[in-house]
Amino acid sequence: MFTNLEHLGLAVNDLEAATTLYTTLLGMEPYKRETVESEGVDTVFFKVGGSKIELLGGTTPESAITKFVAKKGEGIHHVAFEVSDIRAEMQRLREAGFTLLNEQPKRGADNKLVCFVHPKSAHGVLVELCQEITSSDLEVD
Ligand SMILES: CC[C@@H](C(=O)O)C(=O)SCCNC(=O)CCNC(=O)[C@H](O)C(C)(C)COP(=O)(O)OP(=O)(O)OC[C@H]1O[C@@H](n2cnc3c(N)ncnc32)[C@H](O)[C@@H]1OP(=O)(O)O
Ligand SMILES: [Co+2]
Repeated sequence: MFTNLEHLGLAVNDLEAATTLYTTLLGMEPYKRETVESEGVDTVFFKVGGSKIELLGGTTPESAITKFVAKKGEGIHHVAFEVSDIRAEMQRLREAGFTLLNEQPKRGADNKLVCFVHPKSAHGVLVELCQEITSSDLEVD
């Protein structure tokens, strides 16, 4: 089940400048910064009500964020939903014909397992599914 709009991922060119600006815009400090090497990103998180803003800066030329900013410019990169059972939702979406970008859930930022749905199968929007990591997920890559 989809339970919440977990975060909006914003791709930015200069993460420090964007963090300063969003701190002013939202009137709050970020609650977390995290590097996710497997995705080639640095992240900065703000909590807004029951949801979050995830600022993303690319750290490698191969990073999805580096490529996105070079091709499309800065802006909304993905929409992330909290789900109660990520494996069940991945199976449901596969059966419904969506193209998933990972076969198994993988580790994202902020203690989540994540999976991405290709923007070509979601009307041009990159969709991320997120589920909180629990002790039973510790063996996941
Ligand atoms: C921090 C961890 C995690 C979290 O916990 O929250 C994250 O959020 S990590 C975020 C970064 N990681 C990812 O985005 C992983 C999933 N993305 C991908 O696998 C790729 O980016 C992609 C979506 C498969 C695209 O890669 P690729 O095919 O190599 O790039 P192209 O530039 O050739 O794009 C092909 C096609 O798709 C369009 N596109 C690309 N990105 C997006 C996007 N974010 N939203 C909408 N459309 C997108 C791109 O414009 C191309 O379209 P055409 O030109 O029409 O072919
Ligand atoms: Co994200």
